[in-house]
Amino acid sequence: MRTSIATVSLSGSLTEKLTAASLAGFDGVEIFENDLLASPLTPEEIRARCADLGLTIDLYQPLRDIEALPEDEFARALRRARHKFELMRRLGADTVLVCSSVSPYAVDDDALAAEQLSRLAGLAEEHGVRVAYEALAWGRHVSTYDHAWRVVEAAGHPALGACLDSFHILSRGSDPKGIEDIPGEKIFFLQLADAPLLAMDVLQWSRHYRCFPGQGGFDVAGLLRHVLRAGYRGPLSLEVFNDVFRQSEAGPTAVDARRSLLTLQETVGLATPPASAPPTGIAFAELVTPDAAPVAAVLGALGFARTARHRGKPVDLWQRGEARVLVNTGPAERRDGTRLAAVGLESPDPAGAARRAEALLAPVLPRRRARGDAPLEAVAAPDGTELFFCAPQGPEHPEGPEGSELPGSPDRQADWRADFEDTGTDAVDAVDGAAAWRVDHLSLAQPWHQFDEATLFHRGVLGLRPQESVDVADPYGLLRSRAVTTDDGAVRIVLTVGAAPTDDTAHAQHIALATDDVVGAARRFRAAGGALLPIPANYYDDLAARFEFADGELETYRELGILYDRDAHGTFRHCYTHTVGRVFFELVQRDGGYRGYGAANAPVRLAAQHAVRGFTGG
Ligand SMILES: O=C(O)c1ccc(O)c(O)c1
Ligand SMILES: [Mg+2]
Repeated sequence: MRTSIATVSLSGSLTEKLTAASLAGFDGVEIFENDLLASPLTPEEIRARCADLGLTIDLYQPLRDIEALPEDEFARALRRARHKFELMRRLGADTVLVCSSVSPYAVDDDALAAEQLSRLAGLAEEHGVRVAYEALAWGRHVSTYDHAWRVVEAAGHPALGACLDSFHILSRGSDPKGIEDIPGEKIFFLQLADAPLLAMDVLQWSRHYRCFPGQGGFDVAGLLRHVLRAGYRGPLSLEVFNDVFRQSEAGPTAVDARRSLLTLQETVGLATPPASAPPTGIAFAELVTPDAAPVAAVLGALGFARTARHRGKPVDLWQRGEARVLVNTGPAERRDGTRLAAVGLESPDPAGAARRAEALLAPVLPRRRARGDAPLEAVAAPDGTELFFCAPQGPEHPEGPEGSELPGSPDRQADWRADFEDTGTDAVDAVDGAAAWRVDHLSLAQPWHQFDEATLFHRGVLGLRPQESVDVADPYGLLRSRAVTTDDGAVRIVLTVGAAPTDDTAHAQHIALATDDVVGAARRFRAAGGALLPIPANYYDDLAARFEFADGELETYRELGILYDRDAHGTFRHCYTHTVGRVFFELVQRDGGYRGYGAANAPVRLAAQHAVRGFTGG
């Protein structure tokens, strides 16, 4: 089916919006009247621009306050409409949206509304235009889709049909099943939008908080299924009023929008991007840094060993158990401070995962391998983090996947470890018997305007499942955080965002390392010269009030700065290193199937990081 986007969903001038929509691969646009009024282009020029960009103008919108009016008011409305129909002829647009009246003059009289809409449709027909009537959720007398349809049906005019908008339908709690009672050819247009589930005035909710399907809490796919069953075959069009998107660059927003629509189309069986199983583990986290020494010092104190070096590039592999950190001092990266730049995701099908990502509009990255090396598939996440799809490593695949010794074998493709040469230093797991180390989770700070986009990306492209979004108080702001995970917890990525573009805390990233002995690990880290984030005594007084501990347990936590949490499944103990550049490490111990990330402790941790020099990122 054709895809379309309302210009109101994108920022910028009309031409910027059209260009962004075209580049993202949309087939058409809804032109929002204000965008046209503010454009220096004539309607003919807009029409030509759209044609050049391969876009049809699927809808002109909106006409307002037309129906159920006293006759003199209606005559004025018709006069306005005639102007707009002439404009639409110049634009080459054949469908106009009329939203249900909010006029104080409108009367509660469906027969009058039907009669006037029928007259409007007659005038439209003379201009080759069709009228799509939409119930605004806050319409004065018509506020539900089924009511709007009754009026359209009563009018009985061939140039009058219904426009369905998922926001208005789902925000009112209407049952979308009734859509199937509308003949498909009388559904003239379909607008799709999602929204977070908020208890607020529906007009404010609609005008400020809509988001792309899959980013909010509505069952947009369920609604779409009803619309398809009704026989609708027109465009799938996104109409999203959103304060954040208004301030973001149109290009990336349009890509986010198309990805949303592709994912939605896949859900309802209208599109079949290449399928791929979710990742099965974290192969590595890669830090880029201008100076390896401070990173090496922390990793060394954490008990990591530098086990291998890249054959062609200044990249070291540090390893402890199943936790692998690459430290890259490549010249291209020298300008930035230390940051978490790439993640290796173990995938049962690396090439398939990359093809799916590409089909869902993730930028494919230039291959970074030296000549002669097998290619490694990589794409960029919305925040620029490079995601590598890697064949599983580990005890059961010591040399990479089967067949990896055959040169040029496709199975060798994603064997990233083959590019590394052993240093002769073994990982130190055996030394203290703590081989259970692995990456528990990665925390990736998102640009403040890309939070919903990032969630959708990780869900749609990688097949990770978004968990509840949590708000965390920071002394100088508010962080929002949302984990995206595999069901078994083998991959956990925590997406965080600050409240504002200037929020410093939003820039910190961290690698959380799971161990089965956090107390021992913390002690050894400290003995090796590492500094652990000190936590205020008040925190431990509160812990004592909330939980019962064995003798001396709390004192140990207090001494080491270990934080504690408990959920219905188990317990969580965690502590933090100082920060290098933008990156710090967390040591965590999950027991009994604890599912969270210690969110209850995050405000204390953030305040402590602010309070102690050297613990905040720079
Ligand atoms: O908020 C509005 O006014 C408005 C206008 C046109 C629409 O299609 C809509 O859903 C809302
Ligand atoms: Mg609408």
